[in-house]
Amino acid sequence: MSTAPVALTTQQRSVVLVTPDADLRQRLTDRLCSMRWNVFTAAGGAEAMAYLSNSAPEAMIVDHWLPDLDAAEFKDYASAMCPETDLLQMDGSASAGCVRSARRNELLHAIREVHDAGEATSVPSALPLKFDGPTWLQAPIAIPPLEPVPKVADSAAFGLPFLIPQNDVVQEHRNGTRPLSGPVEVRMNLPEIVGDAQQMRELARVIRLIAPHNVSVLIKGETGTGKELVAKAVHRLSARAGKPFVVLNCAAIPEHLLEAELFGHTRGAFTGAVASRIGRIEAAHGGTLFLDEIGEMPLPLQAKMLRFLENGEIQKVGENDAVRVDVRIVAATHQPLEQNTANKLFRLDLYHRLAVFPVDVPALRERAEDIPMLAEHFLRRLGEAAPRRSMTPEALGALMAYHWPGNVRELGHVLQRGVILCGEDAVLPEHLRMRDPQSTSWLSPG
Ligand SMILES: Nc1ncnc2c1ncn2[C@@H]1O[C@H](COP(=O)(O)OP(=O)(O)OP(=O)(O)O)[C@@H](O)[C@H]1O
Repeated sequence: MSTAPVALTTQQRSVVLVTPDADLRQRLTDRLCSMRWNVFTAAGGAEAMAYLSNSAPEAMIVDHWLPDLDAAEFKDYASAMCPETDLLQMDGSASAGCVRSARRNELLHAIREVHDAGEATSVPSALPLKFDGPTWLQAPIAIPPLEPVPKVADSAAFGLPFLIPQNDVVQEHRNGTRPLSGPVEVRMNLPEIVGDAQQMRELARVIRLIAPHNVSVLIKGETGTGKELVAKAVHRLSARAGKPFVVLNCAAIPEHLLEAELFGHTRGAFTGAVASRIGRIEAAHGGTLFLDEIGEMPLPLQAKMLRFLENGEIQKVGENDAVRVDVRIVAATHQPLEQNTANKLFRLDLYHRLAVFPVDVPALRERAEDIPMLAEHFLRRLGEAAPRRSMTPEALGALMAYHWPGNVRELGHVLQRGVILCGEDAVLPEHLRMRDPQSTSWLSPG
């Protein structure tokens, strides 16, 4: 499966404001709105990237420090994603090589006014307003008073060796330019991943943080928990969003064909290879390859995969020359891969290479509080094709009481059956048929 690049039209009078400083964000937003700008605010780079994957603003104002991404790296991503967007730094200077919005002066006025209004209470800054326009902009920008820097929530819960700038970066701000103030409000939910349980909010936060980094991700979780949705979200929130998202389920392809499927093959490379074909890795060039059920990959192929991850080169089956490809690997497994490495079923070196960022997706029974929201989501979706059905509290109670071995996928199927069985009524407990995984019979709470 691949995603065609999307050409976005630049939205006039829309500006994205990216700063972790809640107070500055609010003041600048108020000013820009009063000047008839549509303002989208983001507390960090990942949140802004999510917005940019669907919209191209006329301009963007970016702080010189972001809590989740290196600001310079973020600006590179942003200009690659939205080449028609005028990129301004918070000090009023423009990023090198960016287009110039016809209304850049309006934005600079707003920055300056907010600066002036905040000056009385602020600490003078060494940060100059570099701008090749009117001289009134050649003053230092307002600096909010120094406040304790909010600590980004502990990532150790997810076992992630995050590259989150913390104390050392804070120190740099204390010594140098503008300090942080106000809470870091990174919006948590992702539209495609339904769930508001604490684990899901944490999952969404982790996805936003890791997506922009060009590293491999290993998604772990039981079947039907939404691992593919997570992989898609990582892709969508990355700078690769406009490039292909290719899926390969390692368990779905016979072992002897998997290598050719991954790396491609030349004509006549093996019986049945009537024409040369590119593999999924090459098809994902520039984008992301999602390797589902990576635990099923045979050991000899694991060695080849490792080589690709190390040197970025692939060799088609039957071909001597290697070609370079630029692909981000996101893998998923429901198996205990770490355990499998101990049993020599999975290569330890490949495991470490893939699990730069391990992400755990919780089972549905561990977050039963999300079941009403998910049920609502599925009933709404099912209602797009047929009249929408409601559900009685008793039916919802039955859903809450079940242990969901097939997780969210199973919930979707149970509701699909329920909607069919209930005819024109509301879904009742007797319409809910859960499958007993230990037998071939159906469980019905009714
Ligand atoms: N949080 C969620 N919100 C909405 N839909 C979800 C969620 N989690 C899973 N789903 C839906 O459940 C189904 C299964 O999800 P998905 O294929 O991503 O699971 P998976 O973990 O990759 O499963 P498997 O391990 O069997 O491949 C899909 O239809 C998906 O849209």
